[in-house]
Amino acid sequence: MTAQLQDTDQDAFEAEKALEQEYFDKSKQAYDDHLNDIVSSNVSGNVHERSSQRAALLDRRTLDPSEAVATARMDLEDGETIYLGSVAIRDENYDLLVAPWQSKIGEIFYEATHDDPRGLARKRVFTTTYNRIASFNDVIFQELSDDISSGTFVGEQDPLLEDLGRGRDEFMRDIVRTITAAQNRIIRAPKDQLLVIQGGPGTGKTAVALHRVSWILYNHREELQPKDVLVVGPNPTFTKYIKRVLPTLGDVDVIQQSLAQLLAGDFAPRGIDVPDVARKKGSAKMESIVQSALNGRARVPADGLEVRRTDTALTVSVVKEDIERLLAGITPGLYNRRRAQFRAALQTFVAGRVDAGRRDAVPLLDRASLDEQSERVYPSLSPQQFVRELYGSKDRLLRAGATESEVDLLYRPAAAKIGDEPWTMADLGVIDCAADAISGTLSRYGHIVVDEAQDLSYMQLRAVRRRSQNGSMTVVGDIAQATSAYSRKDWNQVLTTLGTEDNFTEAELTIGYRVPAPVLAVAARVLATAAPGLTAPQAFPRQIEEEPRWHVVSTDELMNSVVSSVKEYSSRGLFVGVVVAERQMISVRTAFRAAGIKYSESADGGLSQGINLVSPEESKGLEFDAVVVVEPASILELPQGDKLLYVALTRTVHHLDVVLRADGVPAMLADFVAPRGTEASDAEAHSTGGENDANSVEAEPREKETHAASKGPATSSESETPSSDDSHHVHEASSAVTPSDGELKPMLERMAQSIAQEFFEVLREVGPNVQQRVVDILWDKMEASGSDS
Ligand SMILES: Nc1ncnc2c1ncn2[C@@H]1O[C@H](COP(=O)(O)OP(=O)(O)OP(=O)(O)O)[C@@H](O)[C@H]1O
Repeated sequence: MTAQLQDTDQDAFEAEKALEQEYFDKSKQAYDDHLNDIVSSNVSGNVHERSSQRAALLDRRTLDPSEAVATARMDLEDGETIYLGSVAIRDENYDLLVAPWQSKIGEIFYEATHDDPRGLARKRVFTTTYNRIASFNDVIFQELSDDISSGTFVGEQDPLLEDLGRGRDEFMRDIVRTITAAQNRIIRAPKDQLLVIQGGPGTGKTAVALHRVSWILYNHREELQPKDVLVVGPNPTFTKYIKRVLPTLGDVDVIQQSLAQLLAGDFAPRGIDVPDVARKKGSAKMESIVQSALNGRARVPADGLEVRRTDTALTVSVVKEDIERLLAGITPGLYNRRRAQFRAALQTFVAGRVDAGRRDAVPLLDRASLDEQSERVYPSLSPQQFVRELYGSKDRLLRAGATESEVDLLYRPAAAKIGDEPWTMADLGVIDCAADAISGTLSRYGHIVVDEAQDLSYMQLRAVRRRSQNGSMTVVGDIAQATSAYSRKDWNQVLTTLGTEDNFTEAELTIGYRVPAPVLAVAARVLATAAPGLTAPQAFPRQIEEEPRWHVVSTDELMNSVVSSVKEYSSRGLFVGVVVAERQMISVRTAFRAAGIKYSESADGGLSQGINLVSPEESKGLEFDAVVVVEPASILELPQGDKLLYVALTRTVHHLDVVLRADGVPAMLADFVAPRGTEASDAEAHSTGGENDANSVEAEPREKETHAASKGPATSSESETPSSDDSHHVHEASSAVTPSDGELKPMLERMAQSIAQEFFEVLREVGPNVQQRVVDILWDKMEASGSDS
């Protein structure tokens, strides 16, 4: 293309962009006017309260202040143009300016393909900052079809590639612009069923489940409030990681909790069960033990009861046989209801024994005494108290149907105070079962999403099911990542525990969007050992695929090597995850402190934008720009260690470093560590502290051009990754790493991004109008100074 033609194209693009911006501004104005009309006088409270009040008034959907009015546009063959966003926007004549992507019409956008454009001539996807259009990308179906027939097709997924190339941070993002057709069908599956989404790491299960919530809330808004929907994740870090997706889709107030928060509320489980105990506590047998212990909880005092009277010093005696007769009359049901029935029956019985002439005898009975005597038979119980007593008595366990060997597993002497009980995650399922059988009072939800469901026990699944109004649930997970004590080979138990026999669907996602192909190849090898027969996802092809880097070092140099990798990635402004087995956490912490590295720990309940220390178990569901896996051999030693290694290796979006001890290279990784054709002589002996160390060998990293179909430019982080061999060397010395020129630009861009992020955080605190004004001023300034970023 000549320079002149390029200029003409650029001018036409700018002119088109300006027209689009006008439309965005007009739509934003219409939205703000509508918002102001509704809420001008009667909204009060803090930022969050105001935001949810506005959402309620706006059909419960609210445009997140940091989002643009539209993410996409579609041009129909008949010339009509439809803009799609998270929230419906109408002008003063009630004409639709922006249709919600969740609507029926929005579906066409995601389903249209070159061989079935579904009446579309063009799809346009916008890249925006607040309500400002930075650029847009078109798919023109006729051109696409012609290119494909003539063999000149170079790709139709540019926005998706662009999104995959972008840096990550501590919050998951929405994928509205680039939902694939397969994902779209799952998002829009009918609400009233049990939908199980199986998929390997990075196939978009969590993203799909969250967009499905948004779709359900929009399409069932008459029936469901956001607070009627519950999203349950495996731990608080994961919940924090995903919590921004729904608000950016326009859905505030959905309840998002970790399983422990949901079941335990205000007390945190501190104890850990060995797998056999966890399995027993999580089993269906445990449910029957709890039920039967509660059914048999009433006690018949051998000396009977004595109820005091108010009119005399005499008492009314109730002998053992009478108590047994009264108990026999109690109808089965909730413990608290049975308890109330017994209290009433006791009162009637005792009143019948008082000679009160024609008067009512009940006032002659001392109420406190009645309560106290009734309590001796049917004590008031909190679920925790009950479980504590149950575990603390071999006799109770046996009477409830536990076998001798089950008693050995379950018996645990009660702590001095109930607050000191070392409750475990498995106990939460037991306590919840007891709570349900004691009082039955639980909040119920119209739709429930359960993420990482492959790790839940029967008892935990039952706890989730109890909170469902009608079984409408989306259950998300990956059998290959099942690493808890309840690891399962298929979804059958989940289906039977959560669902009804015929009202479920199993859907599968098979394309991996997170993990680069060369990394997935390594993970697939681990999976072949961890779960023979299961397959890793197929990697979505990218323009440049980062090869993993292997650092084989002596034991003494292990931590230096970790520090060095972390420093390198962090100095490039990347979001870094260091996955390390508990056993080595202390060494890593110590090494980081000695090297002056600031880091966060997921165990503290959240991630930070910089460097994060995560255990293999807690890394599940998370992702990072760069992941450093510390000593695979120590991860393999853990229960389900091979699957945990599979999880650890699949957390990266771009870069993976694996640091191994030379004498601890697991057989399943040996081929990669010393790639075929790379003999010790051509692998690089690498200095670890200034001196040569024969044990420190770095397998040559490579960047591979794939034949990814794309006509779009490579993203900055990919296209500018240095290509000189030197740039791949790992600096084992713990001194700061100087980035090469090629790395500097993406690094500065990342820094700018993170400053912008902070800035947006501050902006969130002010009203949307001020926000928009600030963005407008900045934008004008940038345009005036000719900046193209
Ligand atoms: N259609 C899409 N467009 C853009 N990005 C996508 C798309 N689908 C998935 N992704 C990205 O892929 C990454 C992985 O998604 P997600 O976390 O939902 O996968 P997952 O299947 O839940 O993974 P895991 O099993 O590891 O929990 C995310 O960064 C997500 O944004």
